[in-house]
Amino acid sequence: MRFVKGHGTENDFVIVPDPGGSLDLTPAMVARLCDRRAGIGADGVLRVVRTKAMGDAHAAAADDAEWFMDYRNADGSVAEMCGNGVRVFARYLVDAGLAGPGEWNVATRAGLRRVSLGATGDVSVAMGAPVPLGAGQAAVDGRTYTGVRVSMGNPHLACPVDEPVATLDLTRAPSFDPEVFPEGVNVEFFRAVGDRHLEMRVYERGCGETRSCGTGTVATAAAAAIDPDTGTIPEGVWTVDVPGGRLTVTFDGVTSHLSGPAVLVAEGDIRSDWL
Ligand SMILES: N[C@@H](CCC[C@H](N)C(=O)O)C(=O)O
Repeated sequence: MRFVKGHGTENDFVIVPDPGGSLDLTPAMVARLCDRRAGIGADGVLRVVRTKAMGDAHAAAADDAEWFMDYRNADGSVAEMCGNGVRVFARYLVDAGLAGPGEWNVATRAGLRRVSLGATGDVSVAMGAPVPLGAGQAAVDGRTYTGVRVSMGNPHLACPVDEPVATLDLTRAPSFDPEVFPEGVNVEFFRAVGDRHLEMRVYERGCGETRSCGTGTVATAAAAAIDPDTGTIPEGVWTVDVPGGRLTVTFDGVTSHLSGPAVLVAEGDIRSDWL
């Protein structure tokens, strides 16, 4: 089985081409691929499938998107969306000659996402309008943080902090009320470092701390930007620094755009007798 390894601001993925949808990718296989010592190592797996091969559940999307991003977290769990993943997915399709540079849709479990990219360089994606859902809380290291719950198709809690984010101990999972977050939650911690400029760290559902999270970056910028009087997100461009680099989020009053690097670093064969 072929694979490609890639990352977006060091949020890294094993890309598995499966155009015909014949691969039965089990949670155990995903966890083995993502194992950083015994496997290839990654925050998640991107299975590259033709949308029409995804079956009835995604048949409607096949008219609008040739390719479906089947995203899995490192622990084998399925997630609805991955913002860095969809950018790396698009870079892979262009690199492999399966799509041309330009603008086109990728189908995901959270719906269509429109990517925009050249033959090389950064990749942008229209992420949809963030959906603020009110306040929520998570606890880390005995301290409770209050933030904004935001849906980006997947669940987030974006918490403002006063201290530099580098000082937080994210070696253990934040705790949260499962009645508030029945599907689990990705928890972001952010601090303003300039005008529309944030630093952020994230503890991802199904992965642990990662060096970047695209959906989390947009959720964080939305939490910082939201007008408390109207609950709306004003137009504007935000810079978000994560441990793995820098991402740009643009709110245009209709949708949000996430832009940044998407890099392919290696490719090879996975031994079937191992997997
Ligand atoms: N790193 C991703 C998000 C991946 C999914 C997340 N862990 C979840 O379970 O919702 C991104 O770049 O958005």
